[in-house]
Amino acid sequence: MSRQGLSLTEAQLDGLVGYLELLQQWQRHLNLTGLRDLEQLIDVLILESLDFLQGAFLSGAKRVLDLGTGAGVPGLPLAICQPQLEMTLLDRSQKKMIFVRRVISRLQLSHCRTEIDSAEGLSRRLQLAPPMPDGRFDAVVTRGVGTVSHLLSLAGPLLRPGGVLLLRKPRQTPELEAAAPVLASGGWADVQTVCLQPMGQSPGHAGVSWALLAIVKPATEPSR
Ligand SMILES: C[S@@+](CC[C@H](N)C(=O)[O-])C[C@H]1O[C@@H](n2cnc3c(N)ncnc32)[C@H](O)[C@@H]1O
Repeated sequence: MSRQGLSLTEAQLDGLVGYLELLQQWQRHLNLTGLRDLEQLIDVLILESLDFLQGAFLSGAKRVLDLGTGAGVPGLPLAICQPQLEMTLLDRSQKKMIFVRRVISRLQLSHCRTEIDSAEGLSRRLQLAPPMPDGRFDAVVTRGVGTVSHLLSLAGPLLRPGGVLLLRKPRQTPELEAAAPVLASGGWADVQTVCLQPMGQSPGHAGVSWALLAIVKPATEPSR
């Protein structure tokens, strides 16, 4: 774990190992990931998830949403290593969420909850029957789900004012330029970029430099 400068407790390391073991067991029944090699599983599912801690954007966050979590990435490794976070794992795939629920139950991650729904569906539910207090999130983390523009439109209604959207993207992604009109019209703050250490193991990603993008939602918004 020296790559991220993180120091993890034995219990947290056990949790990460337990997650990978469950993933390998369930992989036989559900096609959860295309990755087979243990080294790749560690690099892509664990270390790339922990990249979301770079820049300390989550340090002030409590309620975090993993949008399109799939097999639990990045939300489960983050929740295992940062148990102070209240992590909600969202995916519209029931099959994947059955696995995520099993991990939560087996690893006793009582600070995690799940939503089998689309991001759009969860937004609608929060708007129609807003819980008291505000049920929106301090941070949305997401990986492998869509373009920056698309993610701004999905995450915007789910974030509280001043909340942050965190994305892991190639450093020179053209998606940022394409998202400029959405960023400007939504009054989003400038994109902060943290360059990530090269991984070298991700299949198809050789030679690509990656960055964590942090985009803060405006602190004020039109009345809902
Ligand atoms: C390529 S997978 C990535 C999964 C995981 N985040 C990862 O990095 O391995 C994309 C996932 O996002 C989910 N997804 C895509 N659009 C979504 C939406 N609008 N609402 C909820 N889930 C969505 C899909 O069901 C799928 O499981």
